[in-house]
Amino acid sequence: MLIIGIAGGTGCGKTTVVNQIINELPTGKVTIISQDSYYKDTSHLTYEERTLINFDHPQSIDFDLLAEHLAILKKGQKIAQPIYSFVEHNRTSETIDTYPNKVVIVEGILVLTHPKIREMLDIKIYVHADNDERLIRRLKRDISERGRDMKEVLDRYQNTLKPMHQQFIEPTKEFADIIIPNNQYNNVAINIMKTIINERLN
Ligand SMILES: Nc1ncnc2c1ncn2[C@@H]1O[C@H](COP(=O)(O)OP(=O)(O)O)[C@@H](O)[C@H]1O
Ligand SMILES: Nc1ccn([C@@H]2O[C@H](COP(=O)(O)O)[C@@H](O)[C@H]2O)c(=O)n1
Repeated sequence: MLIIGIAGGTGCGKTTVVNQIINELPTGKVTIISQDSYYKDTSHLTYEERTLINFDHPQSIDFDLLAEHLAILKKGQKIAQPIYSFVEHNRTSETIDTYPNKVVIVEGILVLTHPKIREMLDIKIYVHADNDERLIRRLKRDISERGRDMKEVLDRYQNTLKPMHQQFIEPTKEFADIIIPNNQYNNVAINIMKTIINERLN
């Protein structure tokens, strides 16, 4: 099993890169794990309390469960991947059965911050886009897809996104085997990734 980790700041294009990599493959050929699925269960908090969580700090992620799930997939068994709601700021009560494959991709802002997860990754990728570009993308995406308004995104950017990016995310670039520049769509990098993955699948 080849486990590829894809990190990078919010809005850099991780999800888009993953979709570009797998879009020509038959469905289910590559296992996709999103770090967002592993936000800690915060059902004991009210909605108001959940809005105050720092979602860009490594402590917001249940890395133990993520590591356990990767280990189970490595053993060839399926996992029940949690499903996260950005609108509720919480895990839903649903999970999705996720099956092992020859290639597994784990993507998320913080996946390279955790030593145990890094150890489990065969290829570590960091997707880079400039801060202003990421903020513009995040604003547009969170308003259209995640039920946010401009004030929410900008307040969160100033209070947590920017400082957490500088403290925890950007420094993980040094752990990356490959850095993908993604201010523009980077078809060359996508094709290189596709070649690596196809070699494993064939
Ligand atoms: N290279 C790119 N150029 C322009 N827009 C992009 C690019 N990559 C992604 N986007 C857009 O930016 C937004 C955030 O991308 P996404 O893949 O969700 O980022 P991430 O998963 O890193 O937070 C999406 O609306 C996506 O369509
Ligand atoms: N309830 C939540 C949980 C997380 N976020 C933000 O999501 C970002 C990570 O996801 P990307 O797809 O952008 O990589 C992270 O920056 C969190 O601030 C949120 O807004 N609400």
